[in-house]
Amino acid sequence: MMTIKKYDVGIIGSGPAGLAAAQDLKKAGKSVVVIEKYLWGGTCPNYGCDPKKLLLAAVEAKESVTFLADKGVKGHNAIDWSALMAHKTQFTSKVSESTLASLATNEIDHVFGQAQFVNHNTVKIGATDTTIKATDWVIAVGQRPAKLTIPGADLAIDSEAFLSLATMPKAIAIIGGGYIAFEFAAIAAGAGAEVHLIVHNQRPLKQFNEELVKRLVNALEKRGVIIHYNMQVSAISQDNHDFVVHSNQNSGIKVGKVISAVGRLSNADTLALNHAGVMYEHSGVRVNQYLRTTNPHIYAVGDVANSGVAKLTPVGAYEGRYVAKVIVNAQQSPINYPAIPVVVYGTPKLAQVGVTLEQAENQPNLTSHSLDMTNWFSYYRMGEPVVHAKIILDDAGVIVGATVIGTHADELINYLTSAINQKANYQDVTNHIYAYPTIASDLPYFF
Ligand SMILES: Cc1cc2nc3c(=O)[nH]c(=O)nc-3n(C[C@H](O)[C@H](O)[C@H](O)COP(=O)(O)OP(=O)(O)OC[C@H]3O[C@@H](n4cnc5c(N)ncnc54)[C@H](O)[C@@H]3O)c2cc1C
Ligand SMILES: NC(=O)c1ccc[n+]([C@@H]2O[C@H](COP(=O)([O-])OP(=O)(O)OC[C@H]3O[C@@H](n4cnc5c(N)ncnc54)[C@H](O)[C@@H]3O)[C@@H](O)[C@H]2O)c1
Repeated sequence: MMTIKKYDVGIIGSGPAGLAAAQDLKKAGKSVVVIEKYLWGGTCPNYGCDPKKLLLAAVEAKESVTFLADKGVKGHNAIDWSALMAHKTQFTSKVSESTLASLATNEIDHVFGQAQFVNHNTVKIGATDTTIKATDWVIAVGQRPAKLTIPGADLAIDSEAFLSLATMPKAIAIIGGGYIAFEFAAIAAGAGAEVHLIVHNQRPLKQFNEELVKRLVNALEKRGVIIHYNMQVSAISQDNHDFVVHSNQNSGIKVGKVISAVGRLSNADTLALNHAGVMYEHSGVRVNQYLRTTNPHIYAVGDVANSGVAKLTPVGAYEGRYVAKVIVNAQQSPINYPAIPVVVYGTPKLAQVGVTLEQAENQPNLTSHSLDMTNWFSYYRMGEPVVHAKIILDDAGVIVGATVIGTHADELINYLTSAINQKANYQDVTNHIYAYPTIASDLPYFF
């Protein structure tokens, strides 16, 4: 028998973007249903940001001991990968359950299964007879890993599988030169693997400042990561329990695992959007400045939306909250994004916000200065070998952009992001009392 349910708003996808919209729409008095086909909570807490940073914690703990090895800390330290993985799984295994509990507490309905549009306001759930009608829909279905199109591509594992590896092989190859490739290289090298990072051009992390990327590359090379530039992978083959990466450069790299980290693809093509009059392209669902799709009652948020900004958890949540306001008519202005900080969680971390150095070069009212902070007290005391910042100021002394490398670059970039959003200059920053000595109490020295 066919079940038809009706709601004010239906949300497809239970990641950070969909959940943020759901919570705010419910608070505004709407009846809401969230549909999820896989793990409740989406990519970030189950097989993205959170497990990745959890694994990194052990690598960083090991590193900080190494930094102080001849400065008062004695003893051997090593990573027990299976214990670390158990710690990770203990966290991730509870995410779906706690997400569902939070939906129940907030009286938001949920339906498990793959959603597909059957017409402009109706969605069918997988192979079931459940059909959901809603006045408005929010598409928040995210992205999936892109696949290589070479012979043996299926022998490579994706980011989700890497984050659940039962054992860390002696040697691994990571194909890609972006966020995931660098972050996983740091984790695997820290856990003791010989890492081959295979970059198909000569400019990895191309959205980041080239000089600071070189410092990150040098730091990884010092930890034993082997970076192969301009290497075009032509095939992957299996050799007993090992895999061989074939390319234009050598007779093959033999490793225990090959990880593909060559970008992510929009899930827009999985929703039968043609039945609902919603257009999409390769980079996601087409949206206007209100995140409305080509169907005025259907919105798209988060990674799946072709909104032209970085595809990150806090950006998706921001878009989800914005769309909730648009749907309840509490927002009449186009979406306006604050400064968006981006971080590569490597060893060290590389972070960037606001105007880039490359953009500043063509603007005569902007100046930049470069600060080697290795000997600043905050970092000297921890023995950190690579800490550097580049700060961009306008002619009124207001900070407009920053790039930072260091173990605490992720925290520091948030302070600098606040300064940018507040249009703060030297006086504004020195007018605060910061606990000393801390990363924040260094801020006045950035001007
Ligand atoms: C390895 C990795 C590390 C990352 N690290 C960071 C980081 O450190 N910081 C950061 O900000 N971002 C990071 N990201 C990106 C971040 O995870 C995403 O930007 C974020 O999860 C996007 O949220 P979303 O809600 O748009 O999509 P998602 O979190 O991907 O959620 C979409 C949900 O929709 C579901 N779905 C898809 N199709 C359907 C359907 N037809 N019916 C029902 N449900 C469906 C999916 O199963 C999924 O649960 C990382 C990503 C990866 C892969
Ligand atoms: N710290 C973070 O915030 C974080 C971490 C991980 C992922 N993410 C999100 O997930 C997205 C995906 O991450 P990603 O690292 O997979 O993508 P990415 O877009 O950052 O990098 C993909 C890399 O793969 C390379 N590449 C593309 N095709 C290739 C091919 N055929 N052979 C070899 N190399 C190829 C590209 O040149 C690029 O260097 C990011 O863009 C970001 O939105 C964010």
